[in-house]
Amino acid sequence: MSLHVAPINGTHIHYAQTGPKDGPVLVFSNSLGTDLRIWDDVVAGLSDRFNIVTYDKRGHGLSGIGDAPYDVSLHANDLIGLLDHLGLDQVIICGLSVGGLIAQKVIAEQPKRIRGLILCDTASKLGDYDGWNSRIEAIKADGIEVLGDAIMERWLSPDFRANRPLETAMYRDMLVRTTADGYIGTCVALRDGDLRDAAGKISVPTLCVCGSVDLATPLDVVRAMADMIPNATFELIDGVGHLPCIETPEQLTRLIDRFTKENNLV
Ligand SMILES: O=C(O)CC1=CCC(=O)O1
Repeated sequence: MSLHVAPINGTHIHYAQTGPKDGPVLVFSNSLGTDLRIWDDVVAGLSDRFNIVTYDKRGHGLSGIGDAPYDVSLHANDLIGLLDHLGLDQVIICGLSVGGLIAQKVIAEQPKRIRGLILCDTASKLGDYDGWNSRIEAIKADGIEVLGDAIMERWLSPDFRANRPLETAMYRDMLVRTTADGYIGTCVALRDGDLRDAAGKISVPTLCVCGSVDLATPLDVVRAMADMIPNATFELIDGVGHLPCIETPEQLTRLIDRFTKENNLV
């Protein structure tokens, strides 16, 4: 995959596209503090049949920061702008954590454009106001670095951290190299974002996935979201934390494969 960039809503959005251009479109939207590389192993398992788009939301990876802080609408409008830029009309979105919130906002704004949703380790409202404010204040005072170890405990299972220390260090670097403005900007979007009223209106096939040891969006939170969405199924991935695309990409790939086949999306 080579580097691509698009001018979107006053900043630049870095994206990658792979797979057959006439295949069903599958777009991946990232979690807080990560960039598009977290999807690499999932993309490798699906790119023979899907036209796949990954991107860095503003303030993350190689995308511009723009005017921070953000709200969920702006992140969703960036994704809509990227789809417009690429001329993609009918898409499936797989959103992880805040990426799942963004996906829910996109379908609320443009329901006819979305064929299916995969909502991975996410909710319609993530965390609480005071929790996000504490994180924002800690980063303003001391930088993201001070939270690096604590956030790895939220992202990755104890097994992964014990058995794959080098990769854990690498993902920690991905996190702490995120700009403070971009990271805090998205924390504000998470703090203020609430799509619980919209969940009941989602009418496309939806797969909700959660790692069984996810500390950031625990399984009861993800299951509660699934219960609010009329056409949703819920799948638990055993022994995995907040980022199944990193810990067990083959299992997530299998779930996406089965879901898209069973719902005639591929
Ligand atoms: O950093 C975390 O706590 C995990 C997380 C919450 C929202 C998101 O996108 O990632």
